[in-house]
Amino acid sequence: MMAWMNEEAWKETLQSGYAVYYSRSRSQLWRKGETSGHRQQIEEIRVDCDADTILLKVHQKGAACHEGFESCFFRKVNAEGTVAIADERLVDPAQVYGKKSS
Ligand SMILES: N=c1c2ncn([C@@H]3O[C@H](COP(=O)(O)OP(=O)(O)OP(=O)(O)O)[C@@H](O)[C@H]3O)c2ncn1[C@@H]1O[C@H](COP(=O)(O)O)[C@@H](O)[C@H]1O
Repeated sequence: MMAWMNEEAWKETLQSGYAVYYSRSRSQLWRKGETSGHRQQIEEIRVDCDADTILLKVHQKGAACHEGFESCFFRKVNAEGTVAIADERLVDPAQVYGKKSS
């Protein structure tokens, strides 16, 4: 998945050992898994060459994606440019999030 952090999210991630993001659409700190239970325990943190992108390697409980897939990158683009689902859905989002799945 790809998500944003602000300074508060970054500090809490380091302090807690679990992934914490900042949701721009919800304008609030986002402790991943707070609703779903699908928390992300940090295993390793890397930063890119110009230190503006962070890669979290995590132990993922359940599914990272709120659509029920292990990863948010569950669609594949083929050579013709069409898009198809390439992975299996692990969980039913309605069961995990109720009506609030987006
Ligand atoms: N759980 C997710 C979730 N998991 C992965 N993602 C991906 O993370 C991206 C960023 O999420 P947001 O929309 O909150 O973040 P944003 O800062 O507004 O960024 P953009 O939407 O502009 O990308 C989304 O585009 C999704 O691809 C999720 N986006 C939203 N949720 C919602 O987050 C809530 C809490 O979920 P849990 O943390 O799993 O309990 C629930 O209401 C979920 O529906």
